[in-house]
Amino acid sequence: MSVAKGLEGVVALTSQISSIVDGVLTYRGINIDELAEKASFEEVMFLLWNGRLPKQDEMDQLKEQLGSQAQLPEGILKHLKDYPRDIHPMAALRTAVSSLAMFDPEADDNSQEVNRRKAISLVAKVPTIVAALYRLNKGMDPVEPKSDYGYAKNFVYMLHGKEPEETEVTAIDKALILHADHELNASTFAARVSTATLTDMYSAITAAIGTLKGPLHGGANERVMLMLEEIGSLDRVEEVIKQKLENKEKIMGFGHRVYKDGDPRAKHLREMSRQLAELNGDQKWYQMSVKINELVEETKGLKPNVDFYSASTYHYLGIPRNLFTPIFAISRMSGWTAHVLEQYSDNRLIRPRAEYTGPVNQSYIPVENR
Ligand SMILES: CC(=O)SCCNC(=O)CCNC(=O)[C@H](O)C(C)(C)COP(=O)(O)OP(=O)(O)OC[C@H]1O[C@@H](n2cnc3c(N)ncnc32)[C@H](O)[C@@H]1OP(=O)(O)O
Ligand SMILES: O=C([O-])CC(=O)C(=O)O
Repeated sequence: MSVAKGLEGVVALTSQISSIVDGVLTYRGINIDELAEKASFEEVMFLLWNGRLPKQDEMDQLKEQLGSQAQLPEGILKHLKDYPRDIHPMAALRTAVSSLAMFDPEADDNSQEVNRRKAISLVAKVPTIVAALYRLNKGMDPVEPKSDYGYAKNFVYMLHGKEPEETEVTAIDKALILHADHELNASTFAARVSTATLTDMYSAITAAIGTLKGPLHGGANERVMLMLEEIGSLDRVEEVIKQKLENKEKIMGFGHRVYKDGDPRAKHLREMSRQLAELNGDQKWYQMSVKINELVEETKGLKPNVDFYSASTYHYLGIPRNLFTPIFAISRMSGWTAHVLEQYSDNRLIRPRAEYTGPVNQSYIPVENR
């Protein structure tokens, strides 16, 4: 047996959802550069689930379903209120999504029809959960979703409890599009491994959320902001980054298993960060990010991934650091659920092998002789 550590280069399954070929990312064959400029996140979720863009009546129906299903069951709201206030929102989100299964009488029905309903319900509810957790942790009451607001607008509204600015909504919508799916990333793989046992969608999504939380994956965006805050000013960037590299520390938001010539999503987030810096009259976080980018690229040849400029972008939007990864989860819920549906539609148990490297020919020793 030969081992590809971290499954590098291993093609584990076929998928028709998203592809990365020669550094170009597409959702259902459409370049994300085009989707980021022209589409709405609702169109993208329909595209991921159905393999084509929605017609106007399908869009209207999806928006209506998202609006009407954004409300949380009373029991979930009660759970959220009972969680300890100092736990990370990703831990709380993982637990809340797992709990949703207990409020769905069809949780274990794995038919395509019911799973499609669950996918819409999960995507509709996750922003309500994240916004409620944020407000409860700040000692404020959760804000009810508005059924006539678009998806991104509703999220921003539920976070701050006031009519959002158009720029905030546009920026969040674009960030959601850019994070929606990414071939066989670690959290999507976790969801598919889980699904392949024919367990329920809630179990698969719970596994995915727990996997996204890690700092080598979605959790990196929060660590990027932490690093920016630690550095604190433009004139300290060089000293701190050089020191980190000398200590062989990883610089969060750089490198990628698949992209070696750069992540195509990063340029969009960099431009969003630049525009928001200008709009806010506060260049500090953008300029620090650009300087880090130049240094890491020059010294290590590493390019920023999707997590790097999303940190300063979200910061300029007034979003606290510990919500960065939950926002990633809100977006990726569309991709995860699409992959769960695809896995069920042509399933085989995912069960690779391990090469055993432990001791052999050992005997049992009675406890008194050990
Ligand atoms: C949404 C996402 O999940 S995007 C990724 C988010 N994660 C991060 O930003 C965390 C920082 N980046 C990393 O840890 C890695 O680049 C990963 C996890 C993304 C990819 O990991 P792998 O493909 O396993 O690459 P690996 O960690 O083996 O790195 C290869 C070499 O580049 C170096 N390297 C990779 N990323 C970085 C980094 N961010 N900073 C410094 N050095 C790095 C490694 O130290 C290693 O060097 P070596 O060969 O001298 O030991
Ligand atoms: O694909 C990966 O390994 C990680 C990533 O960029 C993502 O999930 O968006």
